Amino acid sequence: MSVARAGALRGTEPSDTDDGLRMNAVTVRYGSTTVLSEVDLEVPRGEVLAVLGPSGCGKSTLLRTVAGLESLAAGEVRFDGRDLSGVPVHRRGFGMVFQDGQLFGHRDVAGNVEFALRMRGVGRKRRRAEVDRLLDLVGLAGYQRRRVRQLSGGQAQRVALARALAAEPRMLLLDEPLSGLDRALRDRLTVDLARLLSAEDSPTAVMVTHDLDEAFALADRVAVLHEGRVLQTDEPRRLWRAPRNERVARFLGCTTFLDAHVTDGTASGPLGTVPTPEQPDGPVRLGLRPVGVRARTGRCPGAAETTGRVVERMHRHDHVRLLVDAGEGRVNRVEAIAEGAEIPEPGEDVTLRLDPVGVAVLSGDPRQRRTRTAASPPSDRPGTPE
Ligand SMILES: Nc1ncnc2c1ncn2[C@@H]1O[C@H](COP(=O)(O)OP(=O)(O)OP(=O)(O)O)[C@@H](O)[C@H]1O
Repeated sequence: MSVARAGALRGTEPSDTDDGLRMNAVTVRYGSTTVLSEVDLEVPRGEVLAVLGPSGCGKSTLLRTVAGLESLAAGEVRFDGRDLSGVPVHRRGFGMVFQDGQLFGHRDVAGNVEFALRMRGVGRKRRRAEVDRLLDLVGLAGYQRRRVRQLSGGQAQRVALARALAAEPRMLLLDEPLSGLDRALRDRLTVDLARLLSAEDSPTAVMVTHDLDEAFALADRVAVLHEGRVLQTDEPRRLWRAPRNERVARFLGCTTFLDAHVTDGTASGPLGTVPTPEQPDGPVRLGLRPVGVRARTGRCPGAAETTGRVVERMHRHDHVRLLVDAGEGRVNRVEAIAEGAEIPEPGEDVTLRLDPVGVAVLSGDPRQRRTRTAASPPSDRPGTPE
């Protein structure tokens, strides 16, 4: 769903200028609890950074810290080279869109957007034209006189966005701007928002979300946050294909991990081979998403493929997910997607093949690629499919 960005490719690498946002070793505590720990982030001007992480990892705190709503225990937040400590929220020039939109209930749609224009001292005539332009931009042309209580969740989010843009912010801070909306509406708004954020003159933006689709569709770069620490910041495609370690990979959907060996751009392991053209020869650790393992009914006589036996089967809306016992000494149980006309039953034999589309190559320091935690199932032994 990703929308191609206008103009030059923005932000595959952080810039070395002082333009935009920089967080240097930012630590934030609530009482004795450290919620953000030495966070380093850089968002060059015009770039969209998505901060992705599970519930409670500190995403909203990070955004509130940039906004000036939390105080720092250590570190610094800078914008365009200026240290923001001591700069109050309303003087930072940042626009915020939070989960519930926070519109003024007593004003109509135009009144909500106009408020920000009035704060900027925009004259009456121009205000009206600006309201029309902004509502058009967020797909709400003609909604000027609608009471905000009569809006759907998605419409209210759009008004909140139009109001934030009306302030001509130096930076947009978006906290799960599309959460609480149903999937179809969310998908539509994601596309709209991606267009808006990728426009030539769009503001620098930081968006926090726990939704992979949202992050990957909207962001130039994605930072993965875990327990208040940034585990990896990368351009979406690279993050997807080369997560630094198992923890990042798990968050990005990998459920099985295995060792393989690369020779001439092909990794060979216990579940077969997969092309890894960018990988030098040598040992490698692979992370497999269910979509990276395809299972077909029956054993192919004479074929050199891997076989296994279906343990569990689960119908999802657009595919059938299997838990397959690939045999002792290989990877034990692996999550796979059924392919072919026949859907294998539990107890049936299947042939497995790796699909590069769902295979990640762990890219970090080899000693740190394995990151077992008490909460995560041990490597090579995925849990039951969700
Ligand atoms: N005002 C507060 N006082 C004490 N602890 C807080 C406060 N606000 C948040 N926390 C705690 O800080 C941690 C991070 O919270 P935060 O809201 O930043 O997480 P999050 O990643 O945005 O979560 P979610 O995705 O569920 O919104 C959580 O453990 C939370 O309970």
